[in-house]
Amino acid sequence: MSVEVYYDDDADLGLIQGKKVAVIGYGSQGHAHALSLRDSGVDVVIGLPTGSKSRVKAEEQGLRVVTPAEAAAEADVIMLLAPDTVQRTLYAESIAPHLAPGKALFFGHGFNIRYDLIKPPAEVDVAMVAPKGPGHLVRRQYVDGKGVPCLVAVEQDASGSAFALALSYAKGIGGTRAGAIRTTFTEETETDLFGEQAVLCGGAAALVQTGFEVLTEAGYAPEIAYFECLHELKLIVDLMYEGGIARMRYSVSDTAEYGDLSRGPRVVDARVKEEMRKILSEIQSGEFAREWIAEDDAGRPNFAKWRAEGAAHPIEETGRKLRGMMSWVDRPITETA
Ligand SMILES: NC(=O)C1=CN([C@@H]2O[C@H](COP(=O)(O)OP(=O)(O)OC[C@H]3O[C@@H](n4cnc5c(N)ncnc54)[C@H](OP(=O)(O)O)[C@@H]3O)[C@@H](O)[C@H]2O)C=CC1
Ligand SMILES: CC[C@](O)(C(C)=O)C(=O)O
Ligand SMILES: [Mg+2]
Ligand SMILES: [Mg+2]
Repeated sequence: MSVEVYYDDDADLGLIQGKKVAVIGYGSQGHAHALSLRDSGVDVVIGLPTGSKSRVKAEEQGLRVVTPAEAAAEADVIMLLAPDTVQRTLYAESIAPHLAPGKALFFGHGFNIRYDLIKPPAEVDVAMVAPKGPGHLVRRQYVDGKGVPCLVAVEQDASGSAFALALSYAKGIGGTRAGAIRTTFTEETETDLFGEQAVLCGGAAALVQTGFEVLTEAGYAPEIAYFECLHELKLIVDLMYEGGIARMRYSVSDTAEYGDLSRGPRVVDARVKEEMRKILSEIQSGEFAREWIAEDDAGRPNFAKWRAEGAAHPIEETGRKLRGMMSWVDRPITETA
């Protein structure tokens, strides 16, 4: 492998067990990190604003909750798991005043460091432990004795042991059970943004919606279109997940495979690839980050409009009805733990 991968035997859990960890934020990632660290024998405190909706949940799950400033003041390791857009203000107001030599500032995604929105002082360690999966899966895997692979990176090594500490943290959330890959803040941030925009979230959602539109506009039943363009996608992705695209092609019929090989490249053609390159260059230049921060500062007008349009797409109503027939997949959108 061209990357360095670290497993449980390479990580010393004792390092993070010897520190007090403040997990700032208790959402998708925050709850998974905090509960798993606690179950790994780490002293954890949660930092949330007094009015935060997440406070009750963290307290119900047996964790001590204080304000972000109080948590930062008492902790040795401060893990920022508040939304990326909130982090720069949160850092300036509540974290920076409590940083001191010997402390470490950790991130679950490199956005704020990569785009210079947070500039920590030179005497603290700055590292990242970024699970490559949603927080609820991170927690579920940990509870099952497994783990989600994660990326580990060091931006600033003031102590000389920042990487070992980050690896120890990764072990505490189950990451080294599956494997922790060493990377940089730049590589993690740029590839994460590209993946979610062009392929995983943006690309996949647009592909599914467009396929559904083509079938229903041609007069086919929305229910049938839903099965063909959304429901079965999971079955196909599961096969890719288990054994790559080759495994999926082995498992589907020859008719499907011939259609895939001959038609797929017409859907995702040279123009789409060129657009993906453009998206990557907007990420690399910082154009996307500037646009997103400005959108957030302006109260997210486009975000709200596009989110509402997506929620009103006919595929959602069809899906709600059909999932009502499938007890095993009917999960509320906002399910958290
Ligand atoms: N979602 C994921 O699975 C992944 C996320 N990441 C990264 O992890 C980080 C966290 O993302 P995610 O878990 O999705 O976030 P969520 O939106 O799920 O949760 C954010 C949490 O932060 C809290 N919060 C909001 N404002 C503040 C504040 N000012 N101070 C302290 N806490 C605050 C929220 O509380 P409230 O309830 O009050 O809103 C909530 O508990 C981001 O850097 C993200 O890029 C990385 C990999 C995957
Ligand atoms: C794919 C989306 C993600 O990057 C993730 C779960 O890894 C995110 O930012 O939520
Ligand atoms: Mg990601
Ligand atoms: Mg992401």
